[in-house]
Amino acid sequence: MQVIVKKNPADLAKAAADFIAKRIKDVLKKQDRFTIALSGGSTPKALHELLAKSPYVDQIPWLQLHIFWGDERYVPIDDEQSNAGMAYDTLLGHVYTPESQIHVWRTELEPDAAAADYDRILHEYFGETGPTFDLVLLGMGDDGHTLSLFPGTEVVHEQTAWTKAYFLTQQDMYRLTLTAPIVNRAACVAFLVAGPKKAEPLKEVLEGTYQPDKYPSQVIKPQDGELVWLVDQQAARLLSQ
Ligand SMILES: O=C1O[C@H](COP(=O)(O)O)[C@@H](O)[C@H](O)[C@H]1O
Repeated sequence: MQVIVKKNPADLAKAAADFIAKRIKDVLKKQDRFTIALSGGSTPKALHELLAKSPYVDQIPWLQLHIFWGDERYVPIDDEQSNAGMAYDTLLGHVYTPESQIHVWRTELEPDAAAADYDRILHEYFGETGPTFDLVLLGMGDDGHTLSLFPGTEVVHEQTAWTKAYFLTQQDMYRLTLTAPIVNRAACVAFLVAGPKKAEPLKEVLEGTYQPDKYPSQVIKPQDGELVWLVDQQAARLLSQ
């Protein structure tokens, strides 16, 4: 595992953009497509906006990208809470990845049907052995959640299903998510974490005892892939090194 600390959110977004651009370039030397799962929330917005601009917009071969989401809020895509909607506004609406290569969670379906639809998409795309994303981008909430794996929810421990829909009582909203075993098959998982509210959960996730019910981000442990934490100084301030 690697922890990369940057001075502020702007430097963090730049480091993440450089990391992603290099990763895409290196992987595309060996294969002709790059699969990436995006996250939602507020942290990736600055990263997306950078990727949509020079020099990244010209460096990245957008036609070879195949884009997925690790999780989604059960809202229409034009709702301000939609992870996919945010990605279209900040990135995908400004680059040239074909729509057929962008795989959104279909929140117009019933929650269980939307999860089943995403499971079907993953099976069709990756086959029966399961997804092996080239890169999964994740965030971590102030409460230690990642994806839509929230503290105290059963889905944190899901080992069989690839996707899940469930009602998140504390947000009065359905959530749609990939499960940990699927994300842990990725070649690389990169967390992007910024801000003072993340300091305590980050310390616990990285240096505390294993308590996944309290800090679900702890269940992300790629089997054979790389795990990288890109964090800003405010989030890193309680880390011992
Ligand atoms: O609800 C969500 O939150 C997490 C963390 O978001 P952040 O704004 O605190 O960075 C995000 O990773 C996830 O995709 C999203 O659905």
